[in-house]
Amino acid sequence: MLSLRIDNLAMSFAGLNSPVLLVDLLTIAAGERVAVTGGSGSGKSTFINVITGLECPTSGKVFWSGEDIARLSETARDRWRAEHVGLVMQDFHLFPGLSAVENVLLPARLARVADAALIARAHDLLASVGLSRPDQKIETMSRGEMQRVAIARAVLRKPGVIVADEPTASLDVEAGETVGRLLLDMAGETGSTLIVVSHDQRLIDRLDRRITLGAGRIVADSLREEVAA
Ligand SMILES: Nc1ncnc2c1ncn2[C@@H]1O[C@H](COP(=O)(O)OP(=O)(O)OP(=O)(O)O)[C@@H](O)[C@H]1O
Repeated sequence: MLSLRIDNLAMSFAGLNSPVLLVDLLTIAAGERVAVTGGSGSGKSTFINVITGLECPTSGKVFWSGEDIARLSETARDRWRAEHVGLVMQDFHLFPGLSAVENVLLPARLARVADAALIARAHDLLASVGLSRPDQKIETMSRGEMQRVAIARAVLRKPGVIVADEPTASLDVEAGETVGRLLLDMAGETGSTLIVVSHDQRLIDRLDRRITLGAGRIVADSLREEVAA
């Protein structure tokens, strides 16, 4: 379980007058379940990219349980992410031609950590997300089933944090409901901190805290409102 602390963070791009993300201070406790919302262009994807180390901020610090990932080299950040972050994206990022279980195991195989115990866990996880055919080719699965495979893959190595970017956006209501419930169940099972970018009110309502971005700034934080109340 990992905690997050962001200090004096700015993300700028050449040709733009002001940073697309500017966060003076943000803390997320280990095990907290947080929704990140905001309009189009408010900085949600940039926020996800920076906290997962997919992008390096222009300035500032991103501490995960005390370790500033912004100071790591790109290779070290990639290694850190593979070990500590379970990513669930809107468009799944699964590999056609591979089966469900091969997709779940692929990152672990690339990291050379897929031992017998992890292979057994991959099968158990697919069963627990309600998929009974681990050898089914990914391209033959429904979108809801694909997202369930992506969740199993994200939690395989019991990551300190699960980060999901619009995980229910391309699903119908019923599949979205299932995926939302599974994300919460799995985060509970692995004891992971959970950060979910979403517009899905049903999913947002199930989380502990809501952070709203506007023009790259935090414009509302339900935790601060509670503290202020
Ligand atoms: N590489 C880049 N170069 C220049 N501008 C960028 C770059 N990446 C993002 N931006 C700008 O930063 C702002 C925030 O983008 P971001 O993708 O984080 O928003 P978002 O909230 O995820 O939007 P959406 O919900 O539409 O996906 C936008 O104005 C975008 O144009």
